[in-house]
Amino acid sequence: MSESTKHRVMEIRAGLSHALGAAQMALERAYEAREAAEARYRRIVAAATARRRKLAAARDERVREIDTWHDGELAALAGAAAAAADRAAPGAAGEPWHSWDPTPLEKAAELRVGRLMLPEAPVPAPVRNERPARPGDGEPWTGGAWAGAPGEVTEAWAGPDSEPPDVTAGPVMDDTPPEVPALVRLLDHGHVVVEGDRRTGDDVVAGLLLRALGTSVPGQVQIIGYDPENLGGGLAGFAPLATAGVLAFVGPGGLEKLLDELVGHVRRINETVLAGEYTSLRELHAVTKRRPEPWRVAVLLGGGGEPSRHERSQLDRLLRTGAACGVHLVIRGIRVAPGPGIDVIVAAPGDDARIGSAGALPVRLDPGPTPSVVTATCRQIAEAVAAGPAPVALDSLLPEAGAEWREVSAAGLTAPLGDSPQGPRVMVTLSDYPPHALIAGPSGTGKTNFIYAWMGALAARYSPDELAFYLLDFKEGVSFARFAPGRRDPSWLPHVRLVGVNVNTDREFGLALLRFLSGELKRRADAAKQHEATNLAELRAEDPEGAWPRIVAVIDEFQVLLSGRDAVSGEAVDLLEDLARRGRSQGIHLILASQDVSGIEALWGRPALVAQFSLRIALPRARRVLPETNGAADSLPRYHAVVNADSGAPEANRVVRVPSAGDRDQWSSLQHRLWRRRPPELGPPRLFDGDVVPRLADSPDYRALRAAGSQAAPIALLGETIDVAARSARTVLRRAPGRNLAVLGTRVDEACAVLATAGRSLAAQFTPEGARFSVVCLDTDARTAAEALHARLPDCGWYDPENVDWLLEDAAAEATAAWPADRPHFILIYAADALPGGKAAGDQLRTVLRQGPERRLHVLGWWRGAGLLRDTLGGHASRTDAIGAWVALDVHGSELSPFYPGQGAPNWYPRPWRALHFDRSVHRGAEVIIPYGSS
Ligand SMILES: Nc1ncnc2c1ncn2[C@@H]1O[C@H](COP(=O)(O)OP(=O)(O)OP(=O)(O)O)[C@@H](O)[C@H]1O
Repeated sequence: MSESTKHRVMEIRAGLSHALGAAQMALERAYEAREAAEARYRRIVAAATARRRKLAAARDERVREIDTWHDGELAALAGAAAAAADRAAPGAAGEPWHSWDPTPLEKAAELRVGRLMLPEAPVPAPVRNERPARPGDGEPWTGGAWAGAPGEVTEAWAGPDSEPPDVTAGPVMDDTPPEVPALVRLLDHGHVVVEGDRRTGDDVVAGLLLRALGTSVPGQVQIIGYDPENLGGGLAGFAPLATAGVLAFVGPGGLEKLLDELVGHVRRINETVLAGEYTSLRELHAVTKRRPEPWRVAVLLGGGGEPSRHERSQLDRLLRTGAACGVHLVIRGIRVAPGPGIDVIVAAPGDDARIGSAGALPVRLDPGPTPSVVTATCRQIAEAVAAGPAPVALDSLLPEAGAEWREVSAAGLTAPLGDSPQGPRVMVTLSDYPPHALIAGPSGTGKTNFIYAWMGALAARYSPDELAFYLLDFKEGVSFARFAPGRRDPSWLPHVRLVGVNVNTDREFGLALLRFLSGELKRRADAAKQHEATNLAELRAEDPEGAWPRIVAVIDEFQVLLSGRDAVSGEAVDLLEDLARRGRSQGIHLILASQDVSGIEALWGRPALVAQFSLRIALPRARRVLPETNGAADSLPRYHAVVNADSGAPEANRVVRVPSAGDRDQWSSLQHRLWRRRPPELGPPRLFDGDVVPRLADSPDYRALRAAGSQAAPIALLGETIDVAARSARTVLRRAPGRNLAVLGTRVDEACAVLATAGRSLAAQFTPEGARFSVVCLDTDARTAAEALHARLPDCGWYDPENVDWLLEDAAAEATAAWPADRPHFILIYAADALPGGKAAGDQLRTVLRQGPERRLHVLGWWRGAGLLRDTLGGHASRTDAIGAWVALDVHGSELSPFYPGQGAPNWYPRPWRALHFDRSVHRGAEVIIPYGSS
């Protein structure tokens, strides 16, 4: 082999070995790389596994958190929904039947029909202090683990714009999630259509009606049933309401008429009640707090065939417009297209029912109320309705506190009397027209209350400078006494100038009031003439400084004054007629009230008098005060009145619901308020109480007596006159023939009271020595009283049957003496008819009676009969002019005619603690007086 060949072989070998070495190295490196790659792969796999585990843990934690949050959120929402439902359906609107009771509410509520079936919430999480985080809240996921340690709630609730509900409070954390009631809106909102299962639907209708009735004031929900299939059987449990007029049924053919009527109501309410001022009764109520119309709920149960076209269109009208006017429909079995304000209930047993307002949420309907609950409630409501509406408070008639006495009475007196059933207040004016009012109502219908309410409304608006009351009550009892100061309450109504109570036997007091008003009328007429004014408004304008309040004279049970056919009623009617005719323009208004004006002959015999009373007020079942053609009073509910300012013309009727003014607390708070505002110079009214015996010490005339000069003619007071002013009856014992006083009758106490009054009042006019008194007691029954008087009189001699002859002898001598009498001598004789001493004594007494007065010797004697006095004076044919004044007690008028010159017998029937006084020197006729009591 050639060297070159060898060399080449060697070169090739060396090349191969080099290549092999390189290949081995490359292989090794490849092995190394593979190992490294495998190691990396293993690391990556391990890392991925770890990350997945971590992620799964984070996810589980987050899911747990979401569950917890969802649970809390659901519970909170359910709680909030339940609370909202409670607010929307409080009391009887939402209470379950087992604990249900009627609870009238302020405003219409939503009514519960069942409960919403909310999605099942997981078992509530344990109580925690923080709010669970919402998913998506907190740190965003960065592709790695959730920020914060796994299992830890890192974030408090941070809702963007709402406060979180407190999940730890209230029912939320209760074990049982709160029940969310399913509610529908009926009253003041809309209509309810019930579809689906029939029996369940019946229960729904019964429940709805009962809840509507139970949440409103009895009578405010009226139900009209149309049940052609069962003829009312579907509403049988509600039957007790029918007796009170709260439930009515229409027959199978009556749907059209019913719908027409309801449409009529809607139209009327829109026109006259809402009258463009309000869009709905709900709004009217919200603004005025009044609900002048009831809710009318028509329950239309199908089965009468498809409604006619007319019925259908009326139905549609009501569905559209009824709710605003309180006309609501509850419909079952009649097809109705859905629309706004119509809540559809698809009735089904179990949890499958639906109500429109709950959307897709299933509803479990409540079972119906038990028949016993329905009947008991309906009975209760019927009784309450029959008993009449609850009284309205007097405050509703009054202006705001602090806004009193702002009105001016120049043109008239205007005040509200209450609300009309349609809503607006009924205002009544006394002015030139109508000037006077006639009120009638059988006993117990609220006539007196009406007068109180009217007086309260007037007194709160007009100050005592603008209005004065004169009040007279002929009823037994003291109903007007509250206006005068009493023992328990010293306040009085500042406008009241006179109160006469218990005057049923003292008709003279009524006459006195009319006479007084007549005098006032004359005074006003004279002033008007002087100022060339034709009515009060003009007089007040011409004489702004003058005191010309409008006068309102109220005479309750005035028929007592006019009923007797005697001089009192004759004069009273004359005065009334004059006052009624002329008082209108002089601001003197008469309010006459009576149980039954139909019996007052004196009134109906004088149509001109009646015509002046153009304001007529009739309480329920009042007769004759409205004309025969006007029967409005017959159907009046309790505590209502018809007010008619046009002499009873039916078109002028206004019905008013009268507030209760009888409540003493309410009245006295008004009276005290006004009393505290009274002008300081305004004193209390004169209170004449026929049941109270007056006291001489209280007599203004007695208190005014002073010891005068010895030449002044002494005045003997005798008793209180029945008069507007508390005057004392008097007789002046001048130095003139006949100036003696005789007290006639058998009643010892009253005779002694008159003599005591005369003696004490005479003594008050003299210094102790200025006059001489002699008390002669000839009747042991009168001894105590005579001794009491004797003890009170200065320089007073005491005589009895033993020594009266001395006195008479002296007195007869004194009466006939020629020397001038230096001081008066008053001889007070108790039982003068029992004078001992026979003819001689009789002659002496006669001498004293006839001649004594001219010599200032006056006899004030008590004879126990008019005939006995006649005997003293000399018998049947004798003259009686020695007795110039007398006071008759239990003596009949006819017996007094000899002492009643020229006028026949006075009209007098004895009555307890009253006397008839006549003084021939001043009186035209006799006057009734009340002896002062012994104090
Ligand atoms: N509007 C009213 N609201 C509440 N209660 C009233 C109302 N009117 C009258 N009453 C009550 O009815 C009863 C009778 O009322 P009131 O005395 O006014 O009747 P009257 O017609 O004057 O009866 P009488 O002539 O027998 O006195 C009283 O207890 C009174 O409180």
